[in-house]
Amino acid sequence: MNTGHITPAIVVNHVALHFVTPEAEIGSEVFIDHATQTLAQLPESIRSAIAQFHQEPHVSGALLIKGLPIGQLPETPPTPTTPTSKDHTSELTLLAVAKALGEPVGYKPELGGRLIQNLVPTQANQDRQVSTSSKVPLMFHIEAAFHPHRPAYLLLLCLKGDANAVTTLASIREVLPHLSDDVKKTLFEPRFRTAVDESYLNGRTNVLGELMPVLSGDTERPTMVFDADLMVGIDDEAQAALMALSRAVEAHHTGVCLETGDLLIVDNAVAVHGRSQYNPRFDGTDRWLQRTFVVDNLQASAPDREGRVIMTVFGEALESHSPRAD
Ligand SMILES: O=C(O)CCC(=O)C(=O)O
Ligand SMILES: [Fe+2]
Repeated sequence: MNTGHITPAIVVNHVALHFVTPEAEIGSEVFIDHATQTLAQLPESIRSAIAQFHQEPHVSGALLIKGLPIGQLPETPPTPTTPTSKDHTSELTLLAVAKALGEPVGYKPELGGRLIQNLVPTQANQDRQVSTSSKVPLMFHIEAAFHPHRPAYLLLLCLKGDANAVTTLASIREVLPHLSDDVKKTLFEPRFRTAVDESYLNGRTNVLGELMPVLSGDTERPTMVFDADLMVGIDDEAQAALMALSRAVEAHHTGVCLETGDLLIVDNAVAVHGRSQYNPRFDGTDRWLQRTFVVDNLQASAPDREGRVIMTVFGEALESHSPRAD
């Protein structure tokens, strides 16, 4: 999609790759070790593009790798957890690239902590702000803004595309020069709070998280934590700065219509992402992505982690001893 804005760096794989998939379970260390070795089968041009992005993210905050192996595909499942008969080529592809960037992890509330998550449109979630929606645009967000162990990278591998579904992206590198000095100054101050994504609450009550800045680090090349749906400024000035950022993101975003074999890597500290609305058919031919999250290292989340699954609980339990009217 040509919006005149900075688009992701793109590399194309032209080599026919045939991965041997291990018998091991997808999240197991045996499978992950196998994925690490599989990386060596990718052409040098692809491996060096990933290594370069890892060292210094592209100004867009995203790298698009085209032409990766995804294996044989059955019908798109009706929900992310419906078992499918697919082979494990795409999982190997995703985890191979994930291991080149850091450590793949799952989050317990996100489909039970699965390392690889199917993203498919569901009938139940058509209108909601969740990855399984379709009839509404998914607002700009970084992944898990409220989470102390939020991912460093988000990887989206397209198994089946939809010509109308555009993954939207906006980089703080492109947006920053369009913000006034006052807005920038405010965004660097801890005057913002982020609510918890619904999918993490499991019946508990939402609470706003700790005070945090939206922008951090180098004033010319900051990192960003932003969620257009879940974040609020704690005073009028902070709220106005957040709105100014939101407008700048809208005005300077680009989009990628993911196609079969495309792997989009998003640096979660540089770019926000979202998705356009589209019309699924719910007939087995719908859009199907697989997603994995990558953290820089496993040490930081150790107290909250079981294996590769980050367990942090959010929200407040509902009062169990509320007075009864009897
Ligand atoms: O469906 C997409 O293109 C993006 C979905 C999304 O925001 C996500 O998976 O985190
Ligand atoms: Fe997302």
